[in-house]
Amino acid sequence: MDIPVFIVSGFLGSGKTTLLLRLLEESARRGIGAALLMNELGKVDVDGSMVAEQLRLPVEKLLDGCICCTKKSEVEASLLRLAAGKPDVLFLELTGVADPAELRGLLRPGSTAAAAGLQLAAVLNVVDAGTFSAYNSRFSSDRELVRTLRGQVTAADLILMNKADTTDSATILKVRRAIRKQNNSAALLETIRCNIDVRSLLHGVHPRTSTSSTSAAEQPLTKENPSSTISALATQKLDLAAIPELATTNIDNPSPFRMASESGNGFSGGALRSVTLTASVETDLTKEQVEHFLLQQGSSLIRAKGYVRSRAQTLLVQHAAGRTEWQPSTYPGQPYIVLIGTGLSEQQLQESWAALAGSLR
Ligand SMILES: Nc1nc2c(ncn2[C@@H]2O[C@H](COP(=O)(O)OP(=O)(O)OP(=O)(O)O)[C@@H](O)[C@H]2O)c(=O)[nH]1
Repeated sequence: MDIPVFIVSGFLGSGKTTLLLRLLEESARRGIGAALLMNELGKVDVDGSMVAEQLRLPVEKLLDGCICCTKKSEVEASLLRLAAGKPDVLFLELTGVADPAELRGLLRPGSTAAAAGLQLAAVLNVVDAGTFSAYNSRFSSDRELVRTLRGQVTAADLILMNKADTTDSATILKVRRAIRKQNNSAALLETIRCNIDVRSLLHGVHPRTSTSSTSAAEQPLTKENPSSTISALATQKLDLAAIPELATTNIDNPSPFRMASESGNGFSGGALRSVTLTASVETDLTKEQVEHFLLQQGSSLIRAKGYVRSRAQTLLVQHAAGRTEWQPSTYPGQPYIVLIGTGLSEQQLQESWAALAGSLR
C-alpha cells in the first residue's frame, strides 16, 4: 500500500510550520500515523524541537543545508528510513529556499522511494501575501533565489496566500494575479494562519489499521491523477468553525541542545545568510530588548527564531516580516536565536548581542 507524501514549501517565515502543525494535529485526531522529514537552513533545529517529540512522531531532520541541493544525497536515505516504519502519511517540510521540483524527481514513479511505497500526494506552497511582491522585487537580482521562489509556486498543487490579516485586499489581488501568471492550475486560497480545511486535504488518508473502505473519491492525491479534493478546496466555502483551533496545543518540546559541539555558524547561500547567537542560561532579557535588537537589523533581517530567557521563563521567539511573536516554552537547553537575512554581519551581530547579554549579567 502506498504512503502518500505531502511536500510543504514556501519562503522564509511564510507559514510552513503553521500548516504542518495543522496537518499533524488532524492526523493525530484521526489516528493517522504520520512521519515527518524536516529541513532547516541553520545548524539548530527550532521547528523540529517544536513538533517532534511532543507529537511523538518518527522524525528525520536535515540541518544546515537545503534539501534540494547540498542535502539531496541524504534525502533519499531519510525518506527510505521513514518509509520503513510504514507510516500512514509522510510530511516533508522544506527550507524557505528549497525548490520542490527536485523532490518530485526523487519521488517519481520507478524511483527507489516509489519502490519503497512512497507516492507524492501533493505539493503545498505557502506564500506570505504581505511580503510576496516586495520580496520578489527585492531579490530580483539574485537569479538563483528568483528561480527557487518561482519553482515553489510552479510546482504547487495547492497555494496558500497566507497572512491575509497583515495586508489589504488590493495587495492580495495583486499577489493572486502574479501567482496565476506562474501557475494557472493550482488551487489558490487566501488564508490566515493557514486555516484551511485540512480534513479535506487528508480525506484520502486512513490509519493502516482502519477497516473502512476507501472510495474512489478518497484515493490519495497524485499530480498525475489529481483528485477533486484540491480543486474543490479552491471553490468551497471552508467550514473554519469546524476546525478546532490549535491555540491550545503545546507545540513546544524539549530537544537536546546541539550548539555547543558545533563549529562554524550557520548557512550561507545566494543572498541569504544565517547567524546563530547564543546566550548563557543566566542571561535574562526582556521581550522589548530582544524585539529592539531584531528591529535594529532593519530590512536585512528576514527571519529569526529561537529560545530566550525572560523573567526567569523560557520563551519561544518567532520573528518574520518585521513582526515578533512569543510563546512560553519548555525547551530546557541553552538559549539561542537564529537570524536569517541578507547582508547580515556575523561579527557585528555577535558583538551587539554579547553587549546586550553581557550588560544584563
Ligand atoms: N499575522 C500572522 N502571522 C502568521 C500567520 N501564519 C503564520 N504566522 C506567524 O508567522 C511566523 C512564521 O510562521 P511559520 O509557520 O514558522 O513559518 P515558516 O514558513 O515555517 O518559517 P521558516 O520555516 O522558519 O521559514 C510565526 O510567528 C507564525 O505564528 C498569519 O496568517 N498571520
